[in-house]
This record gives sequence, structure tokens and C-alpha cells, in this order.
Amino acid sequence: MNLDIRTMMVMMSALALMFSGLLTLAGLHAGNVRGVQHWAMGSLCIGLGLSFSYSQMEPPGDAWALVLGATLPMAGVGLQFNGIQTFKTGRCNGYLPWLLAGLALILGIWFVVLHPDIQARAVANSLIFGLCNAACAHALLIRIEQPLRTAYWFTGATFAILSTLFLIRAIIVFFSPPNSYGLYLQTPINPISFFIGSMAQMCLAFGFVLMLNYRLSADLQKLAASDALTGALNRRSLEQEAVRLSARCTRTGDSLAIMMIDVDHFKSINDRYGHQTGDEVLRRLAAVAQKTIRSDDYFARYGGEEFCILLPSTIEKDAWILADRLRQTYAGMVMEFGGEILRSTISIGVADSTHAGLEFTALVAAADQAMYRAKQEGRNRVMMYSAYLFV
Ligand SMILES: Nc1nc2c(ncn2[C@@H]2O[C@H](COP(=O)(O)OP(=O)(O)OP(=O)(O)O)[C@@H](O)[C@H]2O)c(=O)[nH]1
Repeated sequence: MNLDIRTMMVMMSALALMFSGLLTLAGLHAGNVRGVQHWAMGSLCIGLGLSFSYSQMEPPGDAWALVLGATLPMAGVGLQFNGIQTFKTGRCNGYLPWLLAGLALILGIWFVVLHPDIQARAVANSLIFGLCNAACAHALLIRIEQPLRTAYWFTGATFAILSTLFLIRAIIVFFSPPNSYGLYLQTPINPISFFIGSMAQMCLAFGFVLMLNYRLSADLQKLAASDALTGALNRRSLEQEAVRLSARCTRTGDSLAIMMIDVDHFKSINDRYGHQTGDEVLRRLAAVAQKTIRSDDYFARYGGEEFCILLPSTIEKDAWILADRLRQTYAGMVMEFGGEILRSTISIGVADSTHAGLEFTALVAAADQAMYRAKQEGRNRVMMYSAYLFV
């Protein structure tokens, strides 16, 4: 391939520096999403490292510039890895870029200053870069969050390609005849590596921006679907889930159960302890309910101090057992606010599709009727819709 190495190196360095700016700007509006600044710093280090390498291409090259030319990109890959960790988990091994930079520095001093050996240095650096990129690919391709799957795959695959490229480069240079390799010689491996390397840099920057974009839109969707006070689903998303579940149950013939939960005498809690305490009571109830239900049940705040749980593949009797367990757990909770003890209870109405049909509004109406019956009967109890349906 007749591509000029110098031109490609300048382009690659300019691209990396540009992407650093782009990622910095993207990170400014990323809100709580962390990791983007690591990627920006990583790109900056890679860009600067490449400019150092380029600056000593013409003989007599400065050995220290060559050392820095490998040290900075190594720190850059470490920062990219940190960015992936932070993006996925919120935490990272902060020492990693320093460790990698230290390793590259020692290798550089050894193979450039003390025992100059271009070939050995190229093999060692390619191996380390290959392994670091493989680690980045691995970090991206394990434990993938569903909404970000495509973005993770895209970025992870790019890292995997880069890793393969570096490892092939290490093997080719290792087996090339002594003194036949030079970093800037027009041997086939050099233009190919630089060409694929520049493309990969570009894909990585796109990949990172794609990941950020997917995460922000997933966060927005989550916000739009949940109740701000309790974190439960909001009524609109519950209704959407109900339509989906009803269609599934119609197809499979499964039963769908529902619970309507209402805090007893909530007005007097607000009046006596204040609205903030009332809010906290709702949060605690939501937390207990979330713990009680199964992972495929849907828990939502229906409005005010009323909550709703949809239970797929459940009959009314089983829903009653679950509801009564929730009622007892909540009634047993001793809440303390500003030194004052607060105990509260809930009334629950349960119904299922066998008695009320699969229409969501009919299910809600049935469970609501049962819940009001529970209130009438003295509160702090669970009533089944079918129990008085045939009375
Ligand atoms: N703190 C707080 N109060 C709320 C919220 N939403 C609704 N409320 C209050 O909840 C109270 C509901 O009162 P009511 O509908 O009379 O029912 P209740 O006092 O619980 O009586 P019963 O349901 O009959 O046991 C009202 O005073 C609302 O202002 C909220 O998000 N936070």
C-alpha cells in the first residue's frame, strides 16, 4: 500500500486531538454520566503521543520524544479503559494509566536510550497495546446493559480489531529479519497499521459518543416512565405494560392479577407530621412493595397515595397471599420522624382477569371496589373482588 506514513501519522494525531475536543464538549452536557472525560483525556494523550513520535521522525530524532511518543498513548489507552469502567460502574482503577505509562516509560528508556533496539521495542509496545485494547474490548463486551447493546458491540468490536492489529504487528515484526524493521519505513505492515489505526480511532470516538447518546436516551426514557417521588412506574407506563400483558394473556390463556393499595388515613399523617413526612411514608411503602414483589411484576404509583401492582400469570388467591404479606410487613414497620414514632397501615383490593376480564380499566375498577370494601370493613386488610361478587 503506497500510503505516506508521515501524512497518516499527522492525520491520526490531528484526529485524536479533535476527538478529544469533541468528547470534552459531549461530556459537558452528559449530566450524571461519568467516564466521558476519561475518554477525552485518553484521546488527548494519544494525539499528543503521536505528535511527539512524528516530531522526531526526521533524523537526528530525539530519543526522549520517541519515549514520550509511546508513553502518552499507553496512558491514553489506560484512560480509555478507566472511562469504560466508570461509564459502566461509576468506579475505576485510577492507578491504571499511571501503571501503563510507567511500563511504557521503562521500556522506552531501556530500548531507546540504554540498549537501542527498534525491533524489540516495537514488539514489546505492540504486545502491550494489543493486550490493553483487548482488555478494553473485554470490559465492553461483558455484562452488556440491554438498551446500550449495539453501542457496546460497536465500540468493543473496534477495540478487538485494534487489539488484533497490534498483536499481528508484534508477530510480524518479531519474525522479520534483524535490522529490517523501522517504525517509519515503507514496509507493508506500517501503512496498513496506520491506516487501520486511524479508522479505528475514528470508530472509537463515534462508539463513545454513541454509548453516551444511548445512555442519555435510556435515562430519559426511564425518567419519563417512573414516578419522581417513589421511583415506581408512573400511571402512563403501567397502562402501556397492561396493554402488552393483556395481549400476552389473551394469547397464552394465562391469568393476570392486580392489586390496588391505598394508605389508610393518609390525610391525617400529612396533617399531623407534615407533607414531607407523608412523602417519606410513600417512599418507604414503595420500597417495601418493591422488595415483596417478583421481578416480573409491575409496581406503579397510580396516583396520590394509591399504588397498583400487576401480577402476570397469577390468580386472585395467590395475589391475596402476596398482598397480605405486604400489608403485614408494612403494618409492622416502625417509622421514626424527628423523634416521633409513626405507624401506618394499608388497605388492598385484589382482582384477577378470571373474574374481571383482561381489560385494564375493568381490572382496576374491580380491584378498586375490593379496596374500598377493605376500607369499609375497617382498613388494614386485603379484600378479594370475587369474595363479594357472588354474594
Ligand atoms: N405527602 C403527600 N401527600 C399526598 C400526595 N398525594 C396525595 N396526597 C394526600 O393524600 C391524602 C389522601 O387523603 P384521602 O383521599 O382523604 O384518604 P385518607 O386520608 O388516606 O383516608 P382513607 O383512604 O379513607 O383511609 C390527601 O390529603 C392528599 O393531599 C403526595 O404525593 N405526598
